[in-house]
Amino acid sequence: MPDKAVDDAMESAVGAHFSGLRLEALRLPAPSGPSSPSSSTSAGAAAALANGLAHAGADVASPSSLRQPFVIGVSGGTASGKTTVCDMIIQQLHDHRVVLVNQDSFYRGLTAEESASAQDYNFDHPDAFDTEQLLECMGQLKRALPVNVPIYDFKNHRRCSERFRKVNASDVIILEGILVFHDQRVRNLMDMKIFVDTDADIRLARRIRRDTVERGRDVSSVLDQYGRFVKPAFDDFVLPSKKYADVIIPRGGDNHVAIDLIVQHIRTKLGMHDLCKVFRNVFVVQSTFQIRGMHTLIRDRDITTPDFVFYSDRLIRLVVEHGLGHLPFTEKQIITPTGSVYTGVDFCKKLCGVSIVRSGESMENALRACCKGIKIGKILIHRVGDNGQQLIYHKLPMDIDERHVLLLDPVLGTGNSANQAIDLLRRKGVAEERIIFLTLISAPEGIQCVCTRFPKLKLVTSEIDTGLSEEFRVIPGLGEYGDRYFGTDN
Ligand SMILES: Nc1ncnc2c1ncn2[C@@H]1O[C@H](COP(=O)(O)OP(=O)(O)O)[C@@H](O)[C@H]1O
Ligand SMILES: Nc1ccn([C@@H]2O[C@H](COP(=O)(O)O)[C@@H](O)[C@H]2O)c(=O)n1
Ligand SMILES: [Mg+2]
Repeated sequence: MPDKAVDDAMESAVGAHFSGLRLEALRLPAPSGPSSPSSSTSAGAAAALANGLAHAGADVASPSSLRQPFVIGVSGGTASGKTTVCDMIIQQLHDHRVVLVNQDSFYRGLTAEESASAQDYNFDHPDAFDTEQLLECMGQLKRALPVNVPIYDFKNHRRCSERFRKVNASDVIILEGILVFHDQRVRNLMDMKIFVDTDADIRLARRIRRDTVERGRDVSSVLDQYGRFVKPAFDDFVLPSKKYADVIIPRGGDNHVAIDLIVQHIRTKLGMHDLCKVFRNVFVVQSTFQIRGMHTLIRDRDITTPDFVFYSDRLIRLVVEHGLGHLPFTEKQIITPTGSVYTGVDFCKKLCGVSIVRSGESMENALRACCKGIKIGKILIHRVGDNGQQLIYHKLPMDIDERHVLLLDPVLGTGNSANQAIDLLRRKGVAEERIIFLTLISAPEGIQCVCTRFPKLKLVTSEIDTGLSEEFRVIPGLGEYGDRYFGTDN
């Protein structure tokens, strides 16, 4: 493994795994009152982030060392289906790492005087938007900070002064609006530009319907606005910006093929965690909202012990099932009740679990639930004194050298205990490639430590965290796992 690749992956993994969770875990102050996106919330977030990152290591203290999110711009004429297409992309992706920002949110609110003659206001001219604020907001998101995006009311042409939409930093940001390709500074933020190209007659028909149904207009005012402002501005600003597009989607939301292709592309960009690209023996359980939700619960310091145990057990079972999927199999044919032959596989029989005491014992139930009658050994690593010396006690199956071993420890921090345990297994004759190390959360430092030393074992985890604090605690982490699971934390 080239050292440079490891260093790069460690740097980006420690500093830049864009999970909203990291920010949540730093317990951001709640949004406070109407303000621009750079308001107190963001300042608090910045402080919290800097504070949290300082704990995570020198490399991550500077926001500039964070990996940049992938920004997709979506433009097109009014009612071309931009918002619809973005909603479809987000629905299909079904991934919490994607957020949508609408240029509409940055419409300047009209003054009382302007409101009185709103029919004469040109909402399709670039000056109708507060582009500076949009840039500031996007800059914050690119620096992995959450923002409060204004909420715009099309009926009275004003921003809701009381309410904001909180947008968390994410791996993918979709920015949509009629003029998002107009300003070069906004364009420069984008890694991919999509233009939604829908026939003008269809757009006008949709606009009439939408504006009369949703935006409190009558047909005659829509037609008047369209002729005076919307169409001329489309010809002057929107259409000329089409040349910047990387992808043009004819027919908007009706074009399922184009949307599928874009979704595939974003999925590739979201890709794997950087550490999985470097360490081929690391496997992260595919994230879903269920998994994310369970992590949110067990990481919450206020959760009750029964709930902590319940959701931990659910997550552990997923990790165990994933780990079992890495065992070798043999083909097996059976006869079904319909008399048909079904060609399937037979489970690997020679396996055992080994828990690293004490927290690893919390994973035993899930393992037993998945593998009936499985033998489970134990390893206790006891630190003696301050000189780093460690005593190891163990109780392992006699024939462990003939088995595949599922090594259990819910939190991989520095990797020191794991390495001690794996060393012991190796001394007992277990082949490295027969060890599957199962953890709930892992620090990048621990992954590097274990996977560099034992490149042939497999490490399965459900989330990779930001890093280690100065006290070697996983950040954001979930505290003392064993104490929380066994209810001895108070
Ligand atoms: N493919 C489609 N077929 C029918 N109606 C559509 C389609 N795409 C969008 N619409 C409707 O047209 C209107 C404008 O679509 P929207 O996505 O809001 O466009 P934009 O954001 O580009 O202005 C909305 O009322 C929406 O429900
Ligand atoms: N108060 C406002 C603000 C904007 N508009 C129109 O909205 C269009 C942009 O939104 P799309 O979803 O259609 O892209 C733009 O064409 C403005 O004319 C408005 O009517 N009233
Ligand atoms: Mg829209």
